[in-house]
Amino acid sequence: MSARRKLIAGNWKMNGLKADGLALASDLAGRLKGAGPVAFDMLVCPPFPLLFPVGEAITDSPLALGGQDCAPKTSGAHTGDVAPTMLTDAGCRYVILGHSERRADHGESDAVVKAKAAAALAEGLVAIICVGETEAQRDAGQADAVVAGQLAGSIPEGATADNTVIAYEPVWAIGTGKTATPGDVKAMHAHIRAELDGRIADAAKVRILYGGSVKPGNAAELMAVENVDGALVGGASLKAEDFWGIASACR
Ligand SMILES: O=C[C@H](O)COP(=O)(O)O
Repeated sequence: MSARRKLIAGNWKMNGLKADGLALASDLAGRLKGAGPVAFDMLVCPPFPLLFPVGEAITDSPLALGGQDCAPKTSGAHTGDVAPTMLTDAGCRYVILGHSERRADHGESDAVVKAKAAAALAEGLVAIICVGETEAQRDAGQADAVVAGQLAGSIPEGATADNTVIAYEPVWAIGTGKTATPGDVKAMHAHIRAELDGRIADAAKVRILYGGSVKPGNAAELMAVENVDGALVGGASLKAEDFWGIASACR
């Protein structure tokens, strides 16, 4: 049994309006309250405009709140950006950084992700730093090197097991219904754990999440894999029943 408590994180991406978000978060908070002691931490990461209402709705719940990105600055003339301080003001404890959709859609480099993570840690947020290879990179046998490079370039100084979580998300498995095999996940998570050694304090205690088409039907198998310390869930986090089903697979 791992000493690392599992984290089940829902990335709502650009989905849902206020009423949807409130209903989903309230449903999950109610389930958590009714379940008593559970074997996982649960997190929801709504779009920015929903952070304040959702945060207020779950104030008295163990359900945690996170942002999907943050700026590497604390304030100023940065139109469209959201500062880490604004996330904590809304009640966030976590922030997802370097998601492959941010890297692809907004050209975020490892250096940008590192700067954002440094700003997040300075604000007391837990940074969930995402890494993962494309299908072409995997087919070319480059997956391990790509992920090692992303880790080396994206983790800021001062990262510890308490303030940093790594999410391994093979790009080809995101929203596609394709999932990495348990064997592939085991190998990559072991590789990530080894790469963290010397790069982050208490590397053995860092939580490494798997993401990519996680569903209630495959969660138990994936969550049982060595060095898999939870899941970063996209599509299946938008339905309380499915997200709860994934979390319930944690032992
Ligand atoms: O952040 C979540 C991941 O991109 C996974 O998304 P997905 O569960 O829809 O495949």
